[in-house]
Amino acid sequence: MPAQKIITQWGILQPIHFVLGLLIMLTITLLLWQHYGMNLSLRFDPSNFTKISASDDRDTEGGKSIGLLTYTADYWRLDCQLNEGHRSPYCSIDLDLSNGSQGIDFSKYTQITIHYRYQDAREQVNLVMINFNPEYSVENDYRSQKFTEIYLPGAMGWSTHALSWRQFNVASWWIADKKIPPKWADNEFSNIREIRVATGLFPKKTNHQIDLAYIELNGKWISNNTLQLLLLLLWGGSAAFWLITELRRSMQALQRSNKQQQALKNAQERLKETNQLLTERSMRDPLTSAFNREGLNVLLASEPLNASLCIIFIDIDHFKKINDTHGHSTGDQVLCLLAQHIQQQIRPSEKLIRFGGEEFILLCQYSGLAQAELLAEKLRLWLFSQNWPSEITLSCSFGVAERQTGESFEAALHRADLALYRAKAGGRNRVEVAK
Ligand SMILES: Nc1nc2c(ncn2[C@@H]2O[C@H](COP(=O)(O)OP(=O)(O)OP(=O)(O)O)[C@@H](O)[C@H]2O)c(=O)[nH]1
Repeated sequence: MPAQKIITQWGILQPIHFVLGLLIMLTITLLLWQHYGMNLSLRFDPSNFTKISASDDRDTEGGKSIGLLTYTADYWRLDCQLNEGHRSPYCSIDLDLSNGSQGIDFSKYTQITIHYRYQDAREQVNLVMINFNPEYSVENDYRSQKFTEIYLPGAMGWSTHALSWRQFNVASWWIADKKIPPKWADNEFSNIREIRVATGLFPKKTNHQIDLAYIELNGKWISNNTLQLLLLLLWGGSAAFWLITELRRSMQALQRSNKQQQALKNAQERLKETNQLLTERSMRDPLTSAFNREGLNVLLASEPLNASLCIIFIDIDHFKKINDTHGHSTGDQVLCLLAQHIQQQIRPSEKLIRFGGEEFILLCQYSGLAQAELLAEKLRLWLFSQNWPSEITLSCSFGVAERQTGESFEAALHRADLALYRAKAGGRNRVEVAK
């Protein structure tokens, strides 16, 4: 595969893929490391440990047994003569682990291995962990410490036992003697001050010999449970972090999208308004603001065909003379004012259209000419009574027509125009109604 193509394919990977890959690799590495490495060990043998002694049952309860400890480079040897006297005669090898009042925390180790030799297969070796806990132990009272033990078989040759803490039991004599409540009657290895390797219960003979080569503790820096918890936290934490990041990213994207949508909506609104304004302007006469012919067409197009409609044609009398006498701009002013005066007098439903130079049309949705004629008359009087620039006396003539059923607008307009013509011919400043 060409290098370029491989690079392009890597490009589809996102940071989450790399993080996921890293987490998987970290998890596998930790699991393998914990399984094959992370070893924690502590060994007691004649080459590295000297705080060791023999003890026996003398000095307590009339004991007469005699224990003697010697050692070689490879092992410690306990020679023991068990004599009648103590209720349970014994000799032991004692490994003193205390450092001041502090012992060793054995609970971080998962396994204890003992390598020993007992010259008689019928006997048992008693391996005891002695734990100090101020909850039930008192300084200078040796037997107030917790005795947790296991009995191992004697063997003619060397034998090795690898033991877990679950195989140990708290000595029943200790619970009974010290009246220990159940909550303290469980195995405990957090502060071991002494390991004792002793002769077993019910010995069969008098002379015994126990050789102890070593005791070794093994464990892991990180226990299985701790590692599982650690991995759970690592994965859980990463997942939570990823979820929060994704959530925040989605929310930001949503906010951005909302903003863009809002901006688009605003732009659309503005465009619509501009469009409306332009349409409105294109329908209006710039001088008088009345509708123009384009506006008239739009108004008629939106009008139902058979709706009743009256047309009032309005024409200024002798407007040419006003222009000629007072100038074109005064004429413009008059046109403007005229439109304003008419707009003041009509309803919103009545529409004023500048039809040509000084000609205006008023569209009214009346049925019946009488009402339209009334309006035309009212307007005539109103306009005639207004003050005009340059003290002009201004009058208008009106032609009124009602669109008949089936009649076109143009035909009705023509009739209104004829009526207007009659008003002009009849002396101006008057209203004429189309026949
Ligand atoms: N100032 C101005 N004058 C205009 C405008 N449009 C048309 N006119 C003038 O309006 C006048 C119309 O004159 P005529 O058609 O003879 O009508 P009239 O003088 O009003 O006479 P009658 O209608 O018969 O009473 C012309 O002089 C046009 O130049 C405009 O926009 N502004």
